Amino acid sequence: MTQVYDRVALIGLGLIASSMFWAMKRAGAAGEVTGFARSQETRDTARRIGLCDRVCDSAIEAVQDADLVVLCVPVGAMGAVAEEIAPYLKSGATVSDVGSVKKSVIEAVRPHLPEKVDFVGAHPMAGTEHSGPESGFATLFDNRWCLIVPDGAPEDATQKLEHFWHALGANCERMEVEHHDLVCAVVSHIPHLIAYTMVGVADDLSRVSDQEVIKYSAAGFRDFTRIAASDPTMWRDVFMTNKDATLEILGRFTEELFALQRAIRIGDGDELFDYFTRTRAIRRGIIEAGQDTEAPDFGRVKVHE
Ligand SMILES: NC(=O)c1ccc[n+]([C@@H]2O[C@H](COP(=O)([O-])OP(=O)(O)OC[C@H]3O[C@@H](n4cnc5c(N)ncnc54)[C@H](O)[C@@H]3O)[C@@H](O)[C@H]2O)c1
Ligand SMILES: O=C(O)C(=O)C[C@]1(C(=O)O)C=C[C@@H](O)C=C1
Repeated sequence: MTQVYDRVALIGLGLIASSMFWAMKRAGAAGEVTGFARSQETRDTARRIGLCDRVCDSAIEAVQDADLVVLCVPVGAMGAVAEEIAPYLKSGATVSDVGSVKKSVIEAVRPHLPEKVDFVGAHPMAGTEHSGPESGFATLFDNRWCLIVPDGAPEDATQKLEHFWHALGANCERMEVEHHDLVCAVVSHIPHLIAYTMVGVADDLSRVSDQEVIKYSAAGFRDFTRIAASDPTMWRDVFMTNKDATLEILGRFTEELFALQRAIRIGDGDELFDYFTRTRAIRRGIIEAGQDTEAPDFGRVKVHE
């Protein structure tokens, strides 16, 4: 048992918060865990399934005396939650988050926090297409990366948060804010947009019926539909708040797509073969690095000229 914080407060009780709670219980990482969710229905569900030691009826009540407060709401809601809880935070507390985007969260949260409260951003690179309090499980973060974005936060608060995520099963890697948002645009945000688009195309195509799509979809398309079933609020907020990086990567993606489209049109099989050979090497590299269920090595991800 590794108790890292005496009291932890989780704000927003969905997939990530519930997984954190079960992982905290497994590791004994926190003394008491309080929780708050906006809707009465979610709070009732949390109470029924024993999610959190104490489910509170307000965020203000949940954060009182907490040593660590983790914002587990969609990225577009982080600023308003921070503003609401700020006056009630314990002096010396750490506020963190699990948002998929960092620059906008830091800009939205930090201005509200009192001087004696540190903000250390975190982003577990683990999830599923499910959401809500009943979707979490203790092993979600095992051997997955948790990206830590201190952005000037004190070293002791940062190390303590890393220790906490280690106890929850994750491996930590520190990252600069803007690099984080670019890397996530490459490995997570644009892949989701592509999946949403492909499933939308299949849905729109009147010459192929929905029944046929469901009946004949094999592994590739099934993976797209899994990803495209992810929470619409969460993903709307990701694209609304990581505009620059996602537009940059989307621009690169459409350039490459047009090049492949041209190769198909002019019958340039060599171009396609070479391209597919290069991309296969990336997949093999991930497997050789023992990371077939994890994200690629973030240090190596960069946008080529
Ligand atoms: N789902 C993933 O794969 C994944 C992975 C890593 C990080 N994240 C990030 O984690 C955060 C939470 O995602 P999730 O998958 O747990 O979502 P979720 O939809 O399962 O849960 C979000 C919870 O926040 C609550 N909520 C929404 N607005 C709120 C508000 N203003 N005040 C209080 N509660 C509010 C919702 O009712 C819900 O209970 C998001 O910022 C997301 O970007 C998600
Ligand atoms: O595994 C999945 O279903 C996920 O979408 C998880 C995933 C990802 O893209 O890898 C989604 C969003 C996050 O911010 C981090 C992880």
